[in-house]
Amino acid sequence: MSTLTENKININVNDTVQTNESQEQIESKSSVIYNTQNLDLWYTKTHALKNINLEIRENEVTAIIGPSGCGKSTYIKTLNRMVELVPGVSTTGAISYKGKNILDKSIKVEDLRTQVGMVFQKPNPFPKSIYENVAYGPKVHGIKKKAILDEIVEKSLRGAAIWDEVKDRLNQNAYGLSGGQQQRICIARCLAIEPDVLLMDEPTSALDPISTLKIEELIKELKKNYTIIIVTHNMQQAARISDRTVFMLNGEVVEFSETNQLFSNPKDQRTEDYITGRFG
Ligand SMILES: Nc1ncnc2c1ncn2[C@@H]1O[C@H](COP(=O)(O)OP(=O)(O)OP(=O)(O)O)[C@@H](O)[C@H]1O
Repeated sequence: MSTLTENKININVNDTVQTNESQEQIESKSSVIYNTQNLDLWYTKTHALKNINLEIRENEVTAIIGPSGCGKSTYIKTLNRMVELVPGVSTTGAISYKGKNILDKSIKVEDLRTQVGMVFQKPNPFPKSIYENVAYGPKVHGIKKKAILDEIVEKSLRGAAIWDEVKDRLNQNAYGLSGGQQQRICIARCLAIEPDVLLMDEPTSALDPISTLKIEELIKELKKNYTIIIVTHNMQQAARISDRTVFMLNGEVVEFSETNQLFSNPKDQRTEDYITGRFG
């Protein structure tokens, strides 16, 4: 196995999450929130996910990396059942979330999505004011009192590290903000419904480096209170912000390890080839 210093893509393992705790200490502290077992998914005839088995832990950042078309977005969209919106999708296997199989049709998708928020590649605020964007979810859930909504809006905007930038213009249209600010408004919109999990599908790929850095800092802060699963094409980003990394290829999980381990000492030759830029 070659060393990473020779490689085209130079991942600085010093960028990975540093901790003084041993792996066993970390594992004993955080419990499994999602347990995916023998998951297969087809888009009509395209076999997009193949026998996925993954345990995702609470209050960690889990990054999903892999080349285009390997199934990253499909997998993350199974975790809030958004993938079902595509006609012709079928699945086998199970995804247990807090002990319940969410693929079971008796699970109400609306309930699941109040616990599992999602942020997309392209910031997608509503064409409404900053305030209304964040208050929207709580209003749908029946909160009407202005004082309570005000409190939720402030708390969510603070949580998304954008309060100071927008507090004096809450009634302005969110479209008037920069892309990076819009993405943080979308994160605030998720936080307003008090989820446990944030799914992020390439949340910084449309952003400039400074906005990307702000979102990465935010993710590190948010993991104190949320479980975060992030799809990223940017391996340096996975190395910087995640605790564990999943490497996918052709619909399969090739390797799932602690991030430091995956980037410094990959177990599978295909992982090494990918992280060293030999393909993808
Ligand atoms: N709506 C869809 N209908 C049919 N096939 C789809 C659909 N979405 C994805 N696929 C197929 O499923 C496979 C996995 O796609 P997916 O978008 O999950 O990959 P990805 O790793 O997220 O790719 P990228 O990095 O390019 O976003 C691909 O073969 C893709 O063509």
